[in-house]
Amino acid sequence: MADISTKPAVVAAEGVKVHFGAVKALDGVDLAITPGECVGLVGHNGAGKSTIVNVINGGLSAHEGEVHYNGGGHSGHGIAIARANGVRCVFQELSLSPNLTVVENTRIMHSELKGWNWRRRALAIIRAKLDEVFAGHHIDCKSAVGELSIAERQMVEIAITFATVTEAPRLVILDEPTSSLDAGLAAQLMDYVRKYVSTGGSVLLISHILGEILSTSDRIVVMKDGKVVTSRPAREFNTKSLVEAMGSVVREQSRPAKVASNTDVALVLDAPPRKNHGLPFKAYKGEVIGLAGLGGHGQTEMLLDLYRSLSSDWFPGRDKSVAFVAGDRSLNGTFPLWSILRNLSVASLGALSSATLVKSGAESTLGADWKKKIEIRTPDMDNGILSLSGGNQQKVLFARALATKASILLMDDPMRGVDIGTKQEVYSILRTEAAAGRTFIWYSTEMDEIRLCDRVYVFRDGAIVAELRGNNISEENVLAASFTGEAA
Ligand SMILES: Nc1ncnc2c1ncn2[C@@H]1O[C@H](COP(=O)(O)OP(=O)(O)OP(=O)(O)O)[C@@H](O)[C@H]1O
Repeated sequence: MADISTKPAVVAAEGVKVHFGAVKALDGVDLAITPGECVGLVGHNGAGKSTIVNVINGGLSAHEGEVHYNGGGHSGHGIAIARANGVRCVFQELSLSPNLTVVENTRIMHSELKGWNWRRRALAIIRAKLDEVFAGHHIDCKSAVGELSIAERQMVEIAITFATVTEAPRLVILDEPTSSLDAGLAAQLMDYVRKYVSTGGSVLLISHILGEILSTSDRIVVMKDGKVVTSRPAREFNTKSLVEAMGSVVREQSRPAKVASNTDVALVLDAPPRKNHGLPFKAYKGEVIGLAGLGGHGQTEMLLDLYRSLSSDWFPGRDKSVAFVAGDRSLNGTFPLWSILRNLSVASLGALSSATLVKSGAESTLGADWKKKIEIRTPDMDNGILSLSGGNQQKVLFARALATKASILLMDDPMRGVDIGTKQEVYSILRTEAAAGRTFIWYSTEMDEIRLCDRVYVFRDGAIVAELRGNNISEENVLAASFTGEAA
C-alpha cells in the first residue's frame, strides 16, 4: 500500500442523507477514501451501497450532507465535477452501448479521444488495458459489444474505466465487478486492483463475495440500513466476523449425503453429447445439478436449449413445466416498467387466473408470501421493480421461478449481487424443494455453490468433459477438467 497517511482524501462524504419517498436510502453516511487505498464496502441488499456510490459519482445529489474531492472545499456537485476529480465508476448494471463496437464505447467514456485517427488511438488504448488486466483474453475490440458474452462486456467496461487517455483515474469504484466473471477472471481483476493501489490509485470495491473483499481490501466498511456501522482494517476481519458485522449469521452449508443412487429415481432429462462429443447430459427427479467450468464455455447455451425444448409444447393459459432464472437481469430478467408484484407473478398467471382474469387477491398473497420468505426490501410490492436495489431485483427473479409449479428449474448464475444472508435462505429453499421432487440445473461461477450440488457437469469448449459427484466435487477437479478435460 502506498503512503496514505498524509495525503488528502480523494473523496470525503460527510453526513450524507438521501431518501426515496419514505425509504431512507442513506441516513447520515461518512465515508472518506485516501490515495493508495482499496476500501471494501459490504452490506445487505438495500443497505445503501449503490446509493452512496451514486452520490460520490455525482449522479445523485445528497438531500443533506456534503461531498469533497481531493481535499477541496465544497466545490459543487455533479458527474462532470466528480469526473474532473478523477472519479470513475463501473456500475452494477453494465452501461455499454450494445450496438457500438468496443472501440466506439471507449470513445463514449473518454470524450478526449477525438480528431483525426481517434479510432486507432482508442483501439491501442483499450487493447493494451484489456491485455494488462485480463491477460490471455480473446476479445475482438472491433466487434459490437452486443456480440460479446456478459463476462466479456464486464471485462470491457472495467478496462475502459481503468484506461488512461489524458489523465489517469484517481478513484475507481467497482460495484459488483466480478458478478459475471469466473474465478480465474475475478482473480486477474483482484490482482490488478492490488497493483493499481500500490501505485497510488484508490479503489472502492463493492462485492457480496466476501473472500475477494477480505483478500483485496486494505480497509472494510460495513453498511446497514443506510448507515456505516463499521470501518476497520481488513486484517481485523475474517468471513465469520464480517458476516456478523453485516447483521447475518454464518450457517454451515453442506451438500446432504445422497444415499439413493440415481437408478431408483425417475430420469427427467436425457440429452445427447453437446457438439457431438464429450458426455451426455442426464437429470433425475429431485437432483441439484451444477454446471461448472470456465465462464462462456457453453453452460448458458445448454440452459437455453433445454428451456426451448422443454417449453415447446406449452400453450397460453397453462403453466410451464420449466422455469428459468436469468443471469443478466436487466437484459433478460426484469420487466422494467412493471411493478415488483407483476414481475414476480408473471410466470404463475395460469395458476392465479380464472376465466382469463387474474385473481388480484391471490396475486397479492403470493407477493406477500415471497416478500416475507426471502425478505424483498420494499415498503410496497406495487412499487416499480426499478425502485429495488440490484440484489432485491434478483430475489424477485428467484421468487418468480420458485413460485411456479415447474418441476425443472434452470438457473443461469442467478445469485449475482444477492447478499450472504439471503443466499443462505435460497440454498435451503432449493434443498427443501429438491427433496420434494423438483430438479434444479444450476450454472454457477462460484465454487462454494458448485460444492452444494449433488452432481456436477464440467463444460469445456461447449461440451461436457467431466461428471463429478459426491466427494469428487472439488475445486481442484473442476479446474483440472476445465483446462484439460479430465478431473484431477
Ligand atoms: N430509484 C429509487 N427509487 C426508490 N427507492 C430506491 C431507488 N434506488 C434505491 N432505492 C432504495 O434505496 C435503498 C438502498 O438501495 P441501494 O441500491 O443503495 O442498496 P445496495 O446496498 O446497493 O443493495 P444491493 O446489494 O442489492 O445492490 C433500497 O431500499 C432501495 O429499494
